[in-house]
Amino acid sequence: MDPSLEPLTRSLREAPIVDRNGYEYFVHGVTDGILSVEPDVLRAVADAIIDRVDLESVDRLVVPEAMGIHHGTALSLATDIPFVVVRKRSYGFPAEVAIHQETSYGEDELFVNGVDADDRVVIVDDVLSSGGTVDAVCAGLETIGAEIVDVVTVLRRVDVDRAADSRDVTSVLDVRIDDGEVVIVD
Ligand SMILES: O=P(O)(O)OC[C@H]1O[C@H](OP(=O)(O)OP(=O)(O)O)[C@H](O)[C@@H]1O
Ligand SMILES: Nc1ncnc2[nH]cnc12
Repeated sequence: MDPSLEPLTRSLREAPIVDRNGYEYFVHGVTDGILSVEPDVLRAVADAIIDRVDLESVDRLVVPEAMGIHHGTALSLATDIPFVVVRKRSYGFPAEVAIHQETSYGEDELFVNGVDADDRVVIVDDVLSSGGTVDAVCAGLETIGAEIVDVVTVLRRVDVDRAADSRDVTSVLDVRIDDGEVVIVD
């Protein structure tokens, strides 16, 4: 394990777990913006993404609102690659693409703006759970005609079922919840 990820792994093991409609949901700065977002963790996450993903000739990072935003920001500052946020509100622009997001515990409408056909993009989000969010964003980007170079999430849950055709991702850490605690999977 990369020693710079130690503050992330330590704090994940201490993360409180809450119940969201029967779904075990951990609460951590990287995934929720609370209880605190630590600068050393944000930097280590951005560095780990740079190690794992080929960002050469990527035009744009695409980050779903809300919890992709701080990781997209840190990565953008470290790489000078601009980013766009997939918003939960419509702006009514002619080229806007609406997508329907279903997560493990809820659903929403998302709206893609600011991505052009043939843009080479990397999607950045905090966590992969059911894969519903990533799959919806990929579908929206395919409608636009963008090239999805990679999809990266800080955490990938290995204890949640995903559809057989769900897009796999590059992750910084794989995790599961066991006996009320987050466990890091090597
Ligand atoms: O793999 P999935 O089951 O789709 O779950 C992952 C998504 O769930 C969370 O977003 P959510 O829309 O709940 O809210 P937030 O980012 O606004 O907190 C998270 O930020 C991911 O985008
Ligand atoms: N904060 C979180 N904890 C656990 N599972 C999640 N899925 C999406 N967000 C999550």
